[in-house]
Amino acid sequence: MVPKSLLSCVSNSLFFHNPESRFPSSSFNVPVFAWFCFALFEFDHEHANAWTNFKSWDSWNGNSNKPYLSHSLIFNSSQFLHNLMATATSRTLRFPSPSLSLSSRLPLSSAFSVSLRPHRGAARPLVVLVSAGLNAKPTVLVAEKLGDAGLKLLKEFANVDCSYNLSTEELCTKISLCDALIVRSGTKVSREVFESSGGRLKVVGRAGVGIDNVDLAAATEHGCLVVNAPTANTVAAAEHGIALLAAMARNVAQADASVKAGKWQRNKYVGVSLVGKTLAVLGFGKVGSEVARRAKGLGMNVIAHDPYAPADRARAIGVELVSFDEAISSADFISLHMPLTAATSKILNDETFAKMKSGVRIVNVARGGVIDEDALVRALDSGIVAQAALDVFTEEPPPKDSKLILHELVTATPHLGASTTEAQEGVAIEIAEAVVGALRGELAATAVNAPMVPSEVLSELKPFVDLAEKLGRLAVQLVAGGSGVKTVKVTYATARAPDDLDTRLLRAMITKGLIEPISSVFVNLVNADFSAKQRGIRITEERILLDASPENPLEFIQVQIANVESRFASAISDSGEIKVEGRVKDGIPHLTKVGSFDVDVSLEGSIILCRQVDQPGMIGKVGSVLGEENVNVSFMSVGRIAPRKHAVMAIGVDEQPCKESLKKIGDIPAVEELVFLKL
Ligand SMILES: NC(=O)c1ccc[n+]([C@@H]2O[C@H](COP(=O)([O-])OP(=O)(O)OC[C@H]3O[C@@H](n4cnc5c(N)ncnc54)[C@H](O)[C@@H]3O)[C@@H](O)[C@H]2O)c1
Ligand SMILES: O=C(O)[C@H](O)COP(=O)(O)O
Repeated sequence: MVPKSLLSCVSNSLFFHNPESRFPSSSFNVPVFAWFCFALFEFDHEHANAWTNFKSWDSWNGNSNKPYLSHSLIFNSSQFLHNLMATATSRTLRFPSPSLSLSSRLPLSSAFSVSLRPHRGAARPLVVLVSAGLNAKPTVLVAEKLGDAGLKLLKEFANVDCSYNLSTEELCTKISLCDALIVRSGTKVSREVFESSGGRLKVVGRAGVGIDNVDLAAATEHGCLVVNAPTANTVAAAEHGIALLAAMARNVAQADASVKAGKWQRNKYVGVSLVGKTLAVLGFGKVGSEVARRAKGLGMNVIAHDPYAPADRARAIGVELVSFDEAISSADFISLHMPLTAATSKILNDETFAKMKSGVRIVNVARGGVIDEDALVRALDSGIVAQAALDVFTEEPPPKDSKLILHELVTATPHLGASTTEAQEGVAIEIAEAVVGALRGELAATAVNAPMVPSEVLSELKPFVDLAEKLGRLAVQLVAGGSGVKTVKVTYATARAPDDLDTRLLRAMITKGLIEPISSVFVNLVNADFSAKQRGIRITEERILLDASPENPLEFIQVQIANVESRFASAISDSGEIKVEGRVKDGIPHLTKVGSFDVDVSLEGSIILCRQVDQPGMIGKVGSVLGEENVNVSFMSVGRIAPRKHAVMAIGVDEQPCKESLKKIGDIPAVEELVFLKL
């Protein structure tokens, strides 16, 4: 560990964590910074997966008009620091002689982050932030107010930074230091946020239902899991819907304002009754069905439209599911409860208002964007819509001069649907548990952009998940040059029926194994399919149905890569593909086939595969070369076609042999080819 005193001394002297700080350029102490970089470099030089973005450095030229630089860099390797020093040097920053070193190592589990913040018009950065995580705790940024119970849960597991009302720029700067972000509906989690995170952001928690403020495609592309809290605010939203319905029908808000203004207008505020009226619920999900249940209790006739809702659920509470046109044309009241999607955007518009009964009343506690707000103003003015009660708006907060908000027939609340004490505590707990679980690597039940795999399925598949990733890793390392992988076939041999074996997780792990050794991309369940597609890798899956006991989920997994050359010709099967096959034995993944050769080695450590002419003494010869170099052999297995013919020897090694040792093995006369594979 780098002594904390060193870090604090360095940070006290030149690293500032306050984004509001502005320092004269002379306070940027280059030699000390360089020394610190070098010290980090010394400790981290084994780690090669640098994430760099040198575009950011160009901002040093002072072209940015922004008060702070928009970019943060996150890295976890010396390569970055090396580049950083090289770049800085090339930009005439002088570094002292790199003679200083420290005798301990930085904790590599944590990331380092460098943010450059040039002053408006400055020629070079005034403040450089370097923060080194000295403990393994993840950092969670809570960007909107969250209930105390949720914060308490988060704080038991993570460093929690509650920073509200951040500008996009501030969020983008902060995010590179965070492993998780929690928001409500008021924060736009845009592509820029994911890009600025530099890969550190692992989970976005939406403390509520609607995820229309999170760029899901960008999250997925960046391998960032998005989880929400879908249940805890349902009742609150439904109650608010009913509150708005009743308040609108009886002019409560307008009458209240009038009384407070000293007036007594009993004739002006005559309302309409709810009993016996038809309410059309659009979107019969959690909130919609709770609204329907309550409206039935008020004596209303409730119909609903939802293309995906099961009719029996509606029937169970006495609601008839009807078409969209029937719903809107027969309703006295319409209550909106669908998500904002491309299909629902402006679903109420001039055309659909024209189909409604004259004098219809509309409640919206879903999302402002499902109504064309200009069309609603027109419909209110023309009398098609008698009144509207709105909790949500296209733009929040809406412009002060919004015709809709100021309309006397509109009752408005500032997105209060989920805002009850009870709902906020519930949502906070729900999201904190989901985020902590996700940071622990558990599959979240409320994941929005990843397949949900129940925990019992996960624990059953665990050894096969390891096997899948390792087979992917082995297969891609067998490809000559490692690249050019386009066609991959995965075969699962199983006695389970297709609907009893979820292979999405296995496919994702094979993809991870295939991609990670040949790129700097981090692949997980979230971005596996995207990453494969982006690289033009087509993965097809096939099942061999075995007549065996279905107790064991899988007998073996086979990975084949077609249309490539191999670094190890023996890995090519009779049908011309690179082929590796593995099984789980006693809970441990084993490699059981390479090309057409049967082998049997546990997939731990690394492997040397070597093809030889089968003859006595080979194991001893290879073993002694490795022994000379003090490389520990964990196992050996020989698979041969026939005695004294070709054989493939698989040797498991705990350490990586040096090139010379591998060459010595290759020079043994009977050895025809060999390859070293890292797991
Ligand atoms: N105002 C608030 O504070 C507040 C609080 C909670 C929820 N919400 C919003 O309310 C909405 C519903 O939340 P929920 O928890 O009930 O979600 P949900 O997913 O349980 O229900 C949404 C329903 O809409 C249906 N749907 C989808 N497309 C549709 C379409 N084209 N036409 C009709 N129905 C369609 C779905 O099938 C689903 O049944 C969301 O937009 C959510 O963001 C707002
Ligand atoms: O989608 C939701 O859960 C609601 O709109 C609540 O949003 P909020 O968390 O911003 O109150």
